[in-house]
Amino acid sequence: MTVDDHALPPVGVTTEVGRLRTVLLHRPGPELTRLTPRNNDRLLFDGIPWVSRAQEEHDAFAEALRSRDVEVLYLADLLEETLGSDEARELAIGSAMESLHLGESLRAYLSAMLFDMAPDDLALSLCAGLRNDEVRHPSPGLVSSLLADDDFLIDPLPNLLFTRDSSVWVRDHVTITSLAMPARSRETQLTELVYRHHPRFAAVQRLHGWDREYVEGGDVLLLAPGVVAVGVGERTTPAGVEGLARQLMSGGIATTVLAVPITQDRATMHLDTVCTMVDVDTVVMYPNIADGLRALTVTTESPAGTPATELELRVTRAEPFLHAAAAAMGIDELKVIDTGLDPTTAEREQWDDGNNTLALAPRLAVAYERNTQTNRRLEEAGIEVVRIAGSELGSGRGGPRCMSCPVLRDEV
Ligand SMILES: NC(=O)NCCC[C@H](N)C(=O)O
Repeated sequence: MTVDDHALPPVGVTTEVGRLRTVLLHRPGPELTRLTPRNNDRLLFDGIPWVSRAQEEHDAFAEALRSRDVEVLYLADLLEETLGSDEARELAIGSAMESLHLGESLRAYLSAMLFDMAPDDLALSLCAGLRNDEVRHPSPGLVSSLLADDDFLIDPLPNLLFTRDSSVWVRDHVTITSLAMPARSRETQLTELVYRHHPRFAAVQRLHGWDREYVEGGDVLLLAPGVVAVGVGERTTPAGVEGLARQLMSGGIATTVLAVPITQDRATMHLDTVCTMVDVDTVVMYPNIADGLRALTVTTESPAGTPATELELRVTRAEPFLHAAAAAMGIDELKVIDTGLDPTTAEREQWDDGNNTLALAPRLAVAYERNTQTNRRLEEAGIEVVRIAGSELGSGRGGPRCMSCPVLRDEV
C-alpha cells in the first residue's frame, strides 16, 4: 500500500499545554474484570474497580474532551484496525506467545487459534488476556493439564488505561516507551505495532522501542519546545533517560533534557504524579517535594544528525529543578502553584492524583473532582478546572494526564 503523506491527519506535540487537538485514550474494558484480590498488586491496581462505573467515568472524561473539540482516538479501535494486516497479526501473536509459561505444544496450538480469530476478537484476547479454561483444546497437553483453570496463558493488560505511559509524542516523532514493570511490558509491543502498521501513522518516525532501556511516558514532560524533563525513579532508569536524550538530540528534536530523580516509591512512580504543567510557565506540584526536587541538565555540542551513540553529552551537577527548568526554558521563573495544603491533605490528594492534571490549553486543565482542595487552589490561581469523576478509574493510581496520550497539540 502506498500512503499519500499529505492526506494523513497532522500529528505533533511540542509542549504540555498547547491546545489539545487529538488524544489517544483507552476505554477500560474486559481486562479490568480480570483483577482479583489475588492478582491486583501484581497487576498494579490498588483495588478492584467496579468496571461499568469505571467505563461511565471514562466515557464522561472522553466527552469532556470531545465537547472541547478534541478528537478522541481509542487504542482498541486502532489495534483492531491494525490487526487486519497479516504481518501485524503475526507479529502481535508472536510476541504474545513468547511467554516461557506456555511450552511448545500449547504455544503452537494457541498461535493457530489466535491466527484464526477475527481482528476484534484477537484484539480482545491480546488486551483482556486468555485463561487456561477459556481455551477449548481437544486434547489438552502437559502444560494446560498442569496449569490451574484460572491461570493466564496471555496476561491481561488492565493498565492499558494509562495511555500516557506507553508512547510519547515529541514534535512529530513518537517515542515507543519501554515499561519497567512485568505487568505492563507487553503494552508497548501493542503501541509499537499500532504506530508501525496503522495507516494513520504510516509517515511517522519512531524513537526508542519496547525492548530498549526503561522509559515510561509518565516521566516525560515537554517543558517547552526542545526542552524535555524526564523523571528517573521506580520506572524510568538512568540508562533510559540517557538513551532517550541521545535520540532526541541526535534527531534535533530536543536541545536540553533534564534528568529529574524522584523517590522510588509507588506514590511517586512517575514525574507526572508529582508535577504537571498548567500554563507555559506554571506547574502544579506536590508541595511536600517542591523544594527538594533536583535536576541534572543534559545538553550536547554535537550537531543534530550525529548518530545517537556518538553524541558527546554534557551533564551538569544536580541543582534545584525549578532553577534548572527555568534556565533551560529561557524564562525568569517556572512558577509553582502553591496548593498551600497542609502535609496530610497534600499527601492524600497527591495519592489520588491531584497533581496529575491534563492541560487542554494554557490555564485550562482536567482534574479529578475528588481533590477538592487542590482544585480550589488551582482555580484561585486562575486555572480553569474541568472536573471529572474518578472514584473507580483512580484505583489503578492514575489521573487525567496518565489516562491520555496527546497526539496533536497546537504550538504555543
Ligand atoms: N503516568 C502515570 O502515573 N501513570 C499511572 C500508571 C498506573 C499504573 N497502575 C502503574 O502502576 O503503572
